Amino acid sequence: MIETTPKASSTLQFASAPIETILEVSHLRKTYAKKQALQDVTFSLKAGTSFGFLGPNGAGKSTTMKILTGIIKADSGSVKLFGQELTTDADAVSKYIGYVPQEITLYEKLSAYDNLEFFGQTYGVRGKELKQRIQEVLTQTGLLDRAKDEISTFSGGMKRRINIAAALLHRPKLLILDEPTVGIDPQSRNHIFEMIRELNREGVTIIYSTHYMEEVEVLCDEVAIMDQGMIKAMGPLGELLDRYGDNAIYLEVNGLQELPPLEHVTSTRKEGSGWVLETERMNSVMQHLLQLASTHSWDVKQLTVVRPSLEHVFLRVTGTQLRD
Ligand SMILES: Nc1ncnc2c1ncn2[C@@H]1O[C@H](COP(=O)(O)OP(=O)(O)OP(=O)(O)O)[C@@H](O)[C@H]1O
Repeated sequence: MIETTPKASSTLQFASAPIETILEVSHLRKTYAKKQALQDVTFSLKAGTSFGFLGPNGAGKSTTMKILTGIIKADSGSVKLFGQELTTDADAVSKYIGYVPQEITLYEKLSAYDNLEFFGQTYGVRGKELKQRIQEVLTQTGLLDRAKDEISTFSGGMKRRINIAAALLHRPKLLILDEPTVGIDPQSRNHIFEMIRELNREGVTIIYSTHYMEEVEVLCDEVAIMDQGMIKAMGPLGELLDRYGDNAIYLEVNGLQELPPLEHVTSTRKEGSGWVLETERMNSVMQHLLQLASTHSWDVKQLTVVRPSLEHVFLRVTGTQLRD
């Protein structure tokens, strides 16, 4: 769905004229040599959203993000950021974006502080302001006490946190993170989650790419499911669960070897010591099960409604499991 945006102006004004829709992506296509990475990518984002880009390896997430940040160009289609066409106003727009690429890009032989000083300058932050921002982002990442240490002495997770810090120095309005937790320790991962939540609470719009469902579930309020260079489904997490999640019942009965035939149950599978029954007619199946339990004096251990999961949604939408 494309939403209307305020008229583009040469100066971007956030305080006086809040822009509701900050990103409009229309019909992006991209082919590398013979490989079509993006077939047709269209979506829009409102300010303040925490947006999850969920898809398996090779789905086209990084390609989309690199186009949004102006690193590569699409073959066709358009990107409007903060009301400006990316192709004509890349410099004006890039000031408002922080990008954390998939690969860690830091100078191993420089200290954390010196790395941040270097990246801050490339973003146009200088002097006193830069010094202050370095202190602030190091505090946000929980690595202030390691400021003077060489990056080569940092763990993968700590390097990632510094990489994120580098993208925050110029106070971006939109932070784009490309699979920032791949291969890092749980402590750094939790720290990164907390940072992202805090930034989002402060009003920073987040685009977060991942192939971990649980990250989307805990971090994002909107999700796009991407596969084979296309967005297959998109919307608020709750809506996707309602639209594509299967309604299911979990039943566990002591001593019951086989289920009797049940009307309106579309599929049945064994799980643990019980069964998961999928149905579109939750109430009538529940009633039927309660009747059976009473008539046959079942020793029911569990009879519960199973909440639809993002995993189900992914399977329904793409026809495949999301695999590593
Ligand atoms: N520079 C390149 N040259 C050729 N093919 C590429 C290049 N970059 C990406 N591709 C291919 O384009 C497709 C989309 O890749 P992309 O990196 O955008 O996917 P992704 O969803 O980010 O996956 P990953 O999690 O592995 O990064 C893949 O088939 C990939 O092999």
